[in-house]
Amino acid sequence: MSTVANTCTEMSSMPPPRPISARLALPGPAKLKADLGQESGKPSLTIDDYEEVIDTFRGVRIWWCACMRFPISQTISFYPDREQRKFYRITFHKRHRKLVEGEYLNHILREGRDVTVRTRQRKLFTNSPSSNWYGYRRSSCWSHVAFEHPATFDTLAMDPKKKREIIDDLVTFREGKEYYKKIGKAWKRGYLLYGPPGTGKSSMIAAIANFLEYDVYDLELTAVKTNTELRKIFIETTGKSIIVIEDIDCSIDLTGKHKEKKKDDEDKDKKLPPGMEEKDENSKLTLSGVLNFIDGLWSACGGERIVIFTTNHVEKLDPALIRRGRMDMHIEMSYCTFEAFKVLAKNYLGIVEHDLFITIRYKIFLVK
Ligand SMILES: Nc1ncnc2c1ncn2[C@@H]1O[C@H](COP(=O)(O)OP(=O)(O)OP(=O)(O)O)[C@@H](O)[C@H]1O
Repeated sequence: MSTVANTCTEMSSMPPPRPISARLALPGPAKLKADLGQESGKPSLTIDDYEEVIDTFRGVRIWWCACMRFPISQTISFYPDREQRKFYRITFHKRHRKLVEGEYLNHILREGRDVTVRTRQRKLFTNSPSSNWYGYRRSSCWSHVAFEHPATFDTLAMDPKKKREIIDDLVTFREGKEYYKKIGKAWKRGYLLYGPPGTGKSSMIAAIANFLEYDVYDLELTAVKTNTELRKIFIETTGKSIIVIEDIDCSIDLTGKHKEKKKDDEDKDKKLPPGMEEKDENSKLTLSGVLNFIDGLWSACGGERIVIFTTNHVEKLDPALIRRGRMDMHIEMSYCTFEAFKVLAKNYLGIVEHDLFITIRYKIFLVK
């Protein structure tokens, strides 16, 4: 090792190296630490303090060591842990400096972020009424529980062609960072799920969340009183998330009626002193507030957001709310087809083929 350790770099803010893969080697009987990430059931392995592992990148060997530094202090602290400075020391041959400082460190940061996403416990958030936002412990407008819905695209009963289209669309979205940047649009996509009650809209949302490994923010619009509150709620969401408004037609008057309502408001605004109109608009929740929430400036903060509306009555919604570009894909969740029936038979009964399928196909689904 002494012949190789010509260059030494210390990094205090690096993520831990990737979990042990085939390319990482432990010299001698090095110790690893297995942790359950915060609120996560998935264990992750890290190197123990002062232990060493060797990584190989493009044929170059890199030694990693987890180190700790204590500040020289004359005072006695109640919180000694907070004053320790943990960092990773990496060692490599100096002729590889350019490769390590450029490509390798970027690769480690990228992989570190991916591992964090893969191993974290995903969450289901719900918004609390604004009256609860500021207690004696200043709290967020969202509270959460672990998201553990078992639905996947495999268990979702729907026309396989339609299912494929949705999956392809999600994959294109997930890999579209550069594309959205190029065209100058926020990295987000809207889906409208509509159809009769009990046809799988909530199951579809869970399947999308599980497929993309995103968190879910279940936005209860009836608990939001004003456009300003909606903005605050939205700003507190994170990237890689799905923001869901279920039964949007029941949540707020966002139907075609808003035009009459708007006219009433215009009449009312006429009576307001100059400068007060905007204030008045922000003191209630309006269709334009929701439209701003979907495609306003703040929708660009952070990346990768999906907005999903569900409704049983698509015809009641204002066309402005669901026009393409806002709700990019309109997905009808309708009554069971024969293909969807086969998925349910497989899920519930484990039956893939059966003699009765022909009769069922003919008598129930009226397909010859
Ligand atoms: N297409 C489907 N694929 C798989 N399961 C389904 C499907 N449709 C309904 N189900 C099952 O029926 C139940 C109700 O489905 P779900 O809650 O997803 O429907 P929904 O359209 O969201 O209903 P609502 O409009 O009443 O909220 C769930 O237990 C779900 O597993």
